[in-house]
Amino acid sequence: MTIREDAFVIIQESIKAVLPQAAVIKALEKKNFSGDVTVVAVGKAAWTMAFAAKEKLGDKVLRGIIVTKYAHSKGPIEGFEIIEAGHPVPDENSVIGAAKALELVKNLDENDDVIFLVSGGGSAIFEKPMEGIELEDIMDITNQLLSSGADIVEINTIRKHLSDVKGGRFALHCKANIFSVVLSDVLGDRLDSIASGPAYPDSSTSQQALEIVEKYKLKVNEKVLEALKTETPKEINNCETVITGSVSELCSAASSIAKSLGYQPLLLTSTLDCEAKEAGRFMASVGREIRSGNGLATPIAVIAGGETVVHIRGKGKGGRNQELCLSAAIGIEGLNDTVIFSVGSDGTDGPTDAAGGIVDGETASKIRSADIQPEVYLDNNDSYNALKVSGDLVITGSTGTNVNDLTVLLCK
Ligand SMILES: O=C(O)[C@H](O)CO
Repeated sequence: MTIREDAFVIIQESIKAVLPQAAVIKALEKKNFSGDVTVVAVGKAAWTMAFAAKEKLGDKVLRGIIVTKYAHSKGPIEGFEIIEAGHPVPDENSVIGAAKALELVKNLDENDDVIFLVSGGGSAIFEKPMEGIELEDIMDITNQLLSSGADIVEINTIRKHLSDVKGGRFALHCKANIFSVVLSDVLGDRLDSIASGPAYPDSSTSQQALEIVEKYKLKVNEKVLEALKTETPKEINNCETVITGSVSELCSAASSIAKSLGYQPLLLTSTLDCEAKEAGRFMASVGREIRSGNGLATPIAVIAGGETVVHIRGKGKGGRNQELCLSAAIGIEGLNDTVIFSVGSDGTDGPTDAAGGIVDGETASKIRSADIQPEVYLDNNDSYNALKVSGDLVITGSTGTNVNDLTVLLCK
């Protein structure tokens, strides 16, 4: 197999290893639901998680709702209503989805059980603005945050203070017992940040929210400022939470698959969270060291998992994984038998149809031969269009899971 073929096997098989079905079923097996249950599934992996719950509990599922991203539903599931909504910026459907979920649980009491299936993406997909706040306010501040370089904990601190279903508030609307099964796409598995913790006590404070506004010079109106000053719930008594999967599992899967393909796996980190293009430069520099013969012995797979950030300065199209790859392509230009890929496990990287990219020693020169300077495209945050020219986008479609990103350097 070629080194690129190896890379694609690692991508496919690692993502397969973190599909949430088996983990959801295992989590539900540990619970004994005496009566019927209501299922609310929210996030990019909502459909897959709901499907697993239905498979496990069958007719015990009285009713359910799935609120997921556009094009993330894989078809009807008996008893479930499915709403697809905006991501990474919420839209009208995010509000409709949350309203329907609240309607579903409204009349339940402490004798009832709700299974709440939570995955990343939920912050945008599932929304009920706080009283006095308009959806447009949330859309505007989300856009500002997404291009500011703020990390997900900071972004969600703001989101939680403006929403009536985030930061534990969904649980406050529901009087039933909530069993929450959470697929983590947040480094360190911070439960109050994953999908903005709709059913988890919030550890962020108004003070922090105001500091984030200051730090990133966000433009906010009076009403938003007022809402940010209101504290989120710090105690939730009707919810039990379990985590089913995270980026660590994605990295371990990548390690074992790389090993089975003959590479010595080296797991560098599962908490990569720096600027995407710096991560790309770093991975490229490791590749150059290995190729110089002074570094680690080959074949080797250097693995990093996490979620990088991008300070958007340009007007191009891309995502953090593609930006990492374009930067890496410049760094490994001319090297043989060296490949770097970076993909989002959910199959979407930024507002593009790509999961990420895969680059090698020829990528940068292929881009240059189309009269495009990769450095200029990188500065314009236009990694999508540069990698499209070299044929180095990775397109998987929605994968059914969401546990952050996988970056791997392969040297054969
Ligand atoms: O939805 C979100 O907030 C992010 O994906 C993190 O979970």
